[in-house]
Amino acid sequence: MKFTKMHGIGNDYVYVNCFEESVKNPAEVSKFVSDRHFGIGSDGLILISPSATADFRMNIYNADGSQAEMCGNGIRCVAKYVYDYGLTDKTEISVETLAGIKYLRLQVENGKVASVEVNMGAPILEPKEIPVAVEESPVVNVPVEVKGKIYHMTCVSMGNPHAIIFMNNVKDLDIEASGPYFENHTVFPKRTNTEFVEVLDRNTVNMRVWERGSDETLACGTGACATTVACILNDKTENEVTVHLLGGDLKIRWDREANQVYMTGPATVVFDGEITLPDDIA
Ligand SMILES: N[C@@H](CCC[C@H](N)C(=O)O)C(=O)O
Repeated sequence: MKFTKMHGIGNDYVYVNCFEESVKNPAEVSKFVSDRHFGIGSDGLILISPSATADFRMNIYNADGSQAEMCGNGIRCVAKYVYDYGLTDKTEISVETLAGIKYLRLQVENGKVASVEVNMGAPILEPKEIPVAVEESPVVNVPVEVKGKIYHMTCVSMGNPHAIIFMNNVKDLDIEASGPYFENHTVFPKRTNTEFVEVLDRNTVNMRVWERGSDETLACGTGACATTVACILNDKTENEVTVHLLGGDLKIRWDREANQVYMTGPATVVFDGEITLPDDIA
């Protein structure tokens, strides 16, 4: 299987061009390639395919093989892939995802995509649609008990579920001690991604993320968007926020009038490769 390893501020995936390759068992292939000791090493697998309704289609699988609806860092890398590898010469493209069609603007420097602005669509705040099993709607600053401790969560879906927890210092957070318990809490019927957020000022936050299906990652694009929406709903920031993540920065803007969230950030190719898959998953 030919592949390209790419990352968006350290959130790394193995990308497969399904115009040329076919991946019969993506869940198992994702688990295999994501392994950082016995595989290629990644936060998951992303397939780029033809679409009947948009320019391209993207399917994302987490490192544990589960399929997610959407990936913010991944979709910027898809844009870079299709432009830099000659699948399109357009600088405005649409990409079909399980969270709907997303519209992207590519910023090209010296013939290659340097950064991408993505219209991530409208945030979903209805608890049943996120989904989160609480009565309050929207789910803003709602108490939840995790491992005997009460946290206050704000829940937002960007097509995939996010729970945002505000705290004073994310650098020293022992994320492994609470992340898996949020992820698998019974209040989240489809599990959740959890963002731990420290507000620095009205336009800047620090964020760490425990991702559903991939543990702690260096960045999460949908998570940065959900975090910005949560900051605004809690009146902690203005509508434009720079989100500092372990792997770099994303610029997020919630256009309240149009109710659309925009994300801007880089996309990077690490290397191209070819791997022989074990017979039982090939
Ligand atoms: N890292 C991604 C999100 C990937 C999917 C997520 N783990 C989920 O299961 O919803 C991003 O950049 O958005």
